[in-house]
Amino acid sequence: MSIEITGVTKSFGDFVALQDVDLTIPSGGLTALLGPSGGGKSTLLRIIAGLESADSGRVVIEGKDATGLPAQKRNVGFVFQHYAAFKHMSVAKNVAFGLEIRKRPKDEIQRKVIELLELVHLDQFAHRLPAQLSGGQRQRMALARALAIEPSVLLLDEPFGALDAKVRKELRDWLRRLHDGVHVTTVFVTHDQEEALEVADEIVVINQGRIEQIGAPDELYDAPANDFVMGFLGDVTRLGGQLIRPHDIEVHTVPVADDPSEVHAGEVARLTRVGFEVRLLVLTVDGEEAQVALTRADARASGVEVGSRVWLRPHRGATTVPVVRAV
Ligand SMILES: Nc1ncnc2c1ncn2[C@@H]1O[C@H](COP(=O)(O)OP(=O)(O)OP(=O)(O)O)[C@@H](O)[C@H]1O
Repeated sequence: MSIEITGVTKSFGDFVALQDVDLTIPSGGLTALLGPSGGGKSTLLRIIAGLESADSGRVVIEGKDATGLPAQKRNVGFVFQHYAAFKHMSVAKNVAFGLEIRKRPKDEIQRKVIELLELVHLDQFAHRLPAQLSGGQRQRMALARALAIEPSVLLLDEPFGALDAKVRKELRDWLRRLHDGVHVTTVFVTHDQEEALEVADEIVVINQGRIEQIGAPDELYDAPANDFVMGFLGDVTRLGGQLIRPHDIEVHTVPVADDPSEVHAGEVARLTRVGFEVRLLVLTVDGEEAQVALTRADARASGVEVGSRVWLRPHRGATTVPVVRAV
């Protein structure tokens, strides 16, 4: 096991940012710390890196107790959202920096830099200055620089957060492929559920300083531990006091003879077409506002329109979770 965190608590003044966190991050995986802003993700990552110290608890990296070690002795690579490159140094020099301060032999540094720039597809930009790169290229340079020291752990704090949606998506795919190639244990912070679902092997959902659930993307999506996790991963709506996903609701235009506790009568208050989807807002007789997502073909076949009487029922096998907290 690569990173073991036990009983980590951290407060800033009287604000508790992390509360008694236990977490084991497996070797060689790509793990996402996912959660809403202010939940404690960055604080946890910084404690793993040694950039912040916990008030109590332990951090073990690759079997070695790192709790009291300074950042530079932990053998971790770190990339932030806004990467501070050395502006006056070429891309190659920036990547070489960590090796030069470690006084590695010149020929080894040169070989390593070429290898890394090839890995991040920046080999033709070796002699440019950071300012002459795009935002996405600069983050790739940051990754090459972090990987140069052969860290046992790579820590990324919203590495693509400042980039536009298209570049973000490209870099996400690219990070996944890079990781499949080098297999360095990687932990990355994101508040973007789609990013976590798409890239990570394992997701740790963090909220208000506590871990809500740990699992593979499919596990979290199909079997959320509670209403918070369900509400954070994908669209949800309420039906019969349960959280359910809008595409997991059946719409009938005649009453369905079924367990009455499962069927909710209502009226279509709004109908919106969004791309291939038709979204309905249904006001139920129980006073709920249920969002339903249908394919365009299903909506057409059912003949629903604004004002239609409808009967809603969860699809067989739909994931539902009781609403405990307001989501
Ligand atoms: N140095 C600090 N001093 C005081 N409060 C801090 C400090 N660092 C973090 N906090 C507080 O601790 C809480 C957790 O912050 P953290 O950055 O870990 O959250 P996060 O989940 O990473 O959120 P975001 O996605 O917004 O960065 C926040 O309420 C933040 O204001």
